[in-house]
Amino acid sequence: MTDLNTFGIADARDALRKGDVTSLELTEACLGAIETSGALNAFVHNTPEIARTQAAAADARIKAGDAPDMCGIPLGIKDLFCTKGVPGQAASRILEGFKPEYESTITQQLWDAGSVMLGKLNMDEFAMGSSNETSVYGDAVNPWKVDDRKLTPGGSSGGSAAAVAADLCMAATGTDTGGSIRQPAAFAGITGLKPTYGRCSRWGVVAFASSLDQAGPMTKSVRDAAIMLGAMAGHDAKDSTSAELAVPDFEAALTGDIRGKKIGIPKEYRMEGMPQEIEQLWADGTAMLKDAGAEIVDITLPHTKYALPAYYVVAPAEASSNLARYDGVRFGHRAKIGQGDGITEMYEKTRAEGFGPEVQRRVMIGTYVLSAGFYDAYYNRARKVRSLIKKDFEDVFAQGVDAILTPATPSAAFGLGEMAEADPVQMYLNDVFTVTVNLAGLPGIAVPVGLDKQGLPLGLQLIGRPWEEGDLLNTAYALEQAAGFVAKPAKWW
Ligand SMILES: NC(=O)C[C@H](N)C(=O)O
Repeated sequence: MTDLNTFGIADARDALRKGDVTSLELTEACLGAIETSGALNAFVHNTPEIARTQAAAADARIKAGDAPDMCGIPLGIKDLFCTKGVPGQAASRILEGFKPEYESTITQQLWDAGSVMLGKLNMDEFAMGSSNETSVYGDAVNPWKVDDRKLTPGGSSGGSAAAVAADLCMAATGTDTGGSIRQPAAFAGITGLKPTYGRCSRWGVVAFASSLDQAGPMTKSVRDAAIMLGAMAGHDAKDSTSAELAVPDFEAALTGDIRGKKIGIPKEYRMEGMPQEIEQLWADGTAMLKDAGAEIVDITLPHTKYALPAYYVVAPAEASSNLARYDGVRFGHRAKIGQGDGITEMYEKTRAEGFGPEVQRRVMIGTYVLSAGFYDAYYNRARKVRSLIKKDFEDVFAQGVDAILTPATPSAAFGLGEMAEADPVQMYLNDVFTVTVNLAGLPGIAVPVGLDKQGLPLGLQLIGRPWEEGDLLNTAYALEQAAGFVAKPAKWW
């Protein structure tokens, strides 16, 4: 029998229902895999007792014939989600020792559906980064490797991507503010879906940039993403931006039939200096969708080139406001203060010690662009650009385009340490294909489509109409079927 931890959600669900396996067996297989995965530094806090208790309860539910799709499925949870009584620190020193007193709506929904929590997953500090190198826990490592070069699993949901790709869990939660689900998914050869803004509740998910943050599933297949989104989505009165919409059966949308669908190829995403293999992958993906019966159309999204600068104004602005709450008074780290120090010194020292350099950079940028003298020049301008980017997409969808195909990342996974030391803008360039989706609030999915010359996974991104994740997932499913990506990293850890 195959190792049980290699199962995805759909396989596990079907096997559980048939009585071929128990949730306890699946859970033990994952816990065993996690135990020997230290070199990946993906799980940063394990919860085996909770997992076993939840698995036993799931088995009883399955036996009783009352099992939702996600029942008995062992999951990893990004450290950004509050999980009651279980340490969570958004990979930041400033939240050292923090044990949330409440559960995020999304994780609560997953537990209500019978899923099993294996533990918390590594990430960039406060989700700021594209390589998982800003984490207080240290780098997460990509299970894919070339020679002895250790690679980043991407970020900020780097631990989630590494854990799913290495079969430490059946799926994981991620969050995506500017690409944090899709970029690591592409780097690790898995599927990552950022839903429409408002599809999933943000309540209990540590806030980075509230108008952009959206949680989503990171899975081993498109079908798994459809199933897991069904359990994560839904209206929540505790999040005023969550949409009052019914949650459709996303899995039922996976017919694989995309005949007559219009797929847009935006010319502005053909960036200067784009590596030949990314260009080739994009062309291959286009051909696959065409062969499956879709109509390919050239489109223009004229404001694309302003997206990255607009994102790196809006996101830090919101972050500087959200992170003001970490002041050493209510929770987490508090610096030791000297004689004669007052409350201001306590704040200053706490924040200087508690936040890493990237978070400090964002707080400073955010404070600057919101300051009285610069607000119009930067923040207001970025907001206007954001509206234009949204309108670009609206125009294209109004012309009948159903989905847009682009590369997910400008390169394959890069080496740990290779980019972190460079100019931070180099790191920000990783988000060039993904931030537009967040600025426009649209759903986007990364699907593994091929390998580069070195044998590393490469992904493509599909962008859909708002609230039409089912349709988007179906197009992604057709692409997945055509690409037939089955490669797995060789186990070295
Ligand atoms: N949070 C994200 O979506 C990642 C993005 N690279 C950022 O650093 O803002």
